[in-house]
Amino acid sequence: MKITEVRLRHLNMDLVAPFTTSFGTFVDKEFILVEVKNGEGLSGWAESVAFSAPWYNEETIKTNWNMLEDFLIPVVLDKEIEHPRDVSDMFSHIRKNNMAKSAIEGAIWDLYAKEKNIPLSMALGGELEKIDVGISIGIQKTVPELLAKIEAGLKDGYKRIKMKIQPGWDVDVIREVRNLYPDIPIMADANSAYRLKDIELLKQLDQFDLMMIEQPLSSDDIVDHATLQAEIKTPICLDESIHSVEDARKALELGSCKIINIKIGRVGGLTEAMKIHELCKERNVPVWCGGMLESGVGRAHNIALTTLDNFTMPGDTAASANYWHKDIIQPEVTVNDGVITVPKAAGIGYEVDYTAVDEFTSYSKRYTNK
Ligand SMILES: O=C(O)CCC(=O)c1ccccc1C(=O)O
Ligand SMILES: [Mg+2]
Repeated sequence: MKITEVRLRHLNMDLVAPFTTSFGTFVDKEFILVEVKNGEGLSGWAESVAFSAPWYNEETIKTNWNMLEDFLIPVVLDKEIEHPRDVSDMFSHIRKNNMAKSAIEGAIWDLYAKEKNIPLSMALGGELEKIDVGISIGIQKTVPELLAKIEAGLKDGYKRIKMKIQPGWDVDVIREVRNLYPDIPIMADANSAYRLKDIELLKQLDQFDLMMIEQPLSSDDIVDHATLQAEIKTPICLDESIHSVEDARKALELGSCKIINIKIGRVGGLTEAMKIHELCKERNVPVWCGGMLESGVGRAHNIALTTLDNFTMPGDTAASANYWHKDIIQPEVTVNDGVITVPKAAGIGYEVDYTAVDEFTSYSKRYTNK
């Protein structure tokens, strides 16, 4: 296959409600949408999950645009690409910048699947036709507001409730949730808000029968997480700390976690995400697909990846309407009783709505060699 043109667009979409994590609050979402064209009328799509500021990792919209424009697009434009799984190797001389790499790699996977006229899930070797999803609920101003969100999530049928925690919004809050809902599957995500010195507090979480605690310690740590995991019963799930299959191997060998949250952008693309899935499968370690408040395009990639068989735990890919007044795909992603039916159309399986894309685009640029 050959990419004859790349188009980058900068979009900004308002969230239906603010989303607060231990590192900050989102009221809207700025992101880069990548379109790759093959010169024969087909387009492949993906989005960069980098945020506007380096809160979650070191990447930003601007660093991603720069990496794409100056380094990544020139590597793939007008080159003969035998298979999208080769793209991550083509980028291997460029260090890190995983979200930027993933954005263009994902668009090439979509284009490949469209050229073959098969769903992206099938191109990845995924077989599940329905996937289970949960919902991630941000830090709220008051406990009653949190309880109302949980109630709504349960009513919508989500398969598990994830609540964000941070110092001052943890043990006492989870206790209230547990008292009201003794049996529901719940988990907590700290986004690196604690340190090993907080171990006594973290040990108290064991009493709540959480499915897991996600990324309690530093975003670059796998050593202290191993110490913590040896001291608590609740499984640790790593998110921020895992950037590659090598990181995953090391974390599992150290005992730093028992579950891995796979985010395509964080690990540099679908090919690396599949390698982590495979490693975890060999070692009987469950994985699930994380989310980055994606538009429908990123959501579609997450759905396709989740059809691989070791995604045995519900992911964070909630319905479009959980995030957006209007999404940029048709149809939007819908969830029934906590289940998404995987689309069967070619590529990402949803049509990109150009009118909606235009509405949210603030600037764009075309790249060709002509
Ligand atoms: O619903 C989603 O897309 C995931 C929400 C979420 O938990 C999250 C949102 C923004 C940044 C980081 C995270 C995370 O998983 O840590
Ligand atoms: Mg997380």
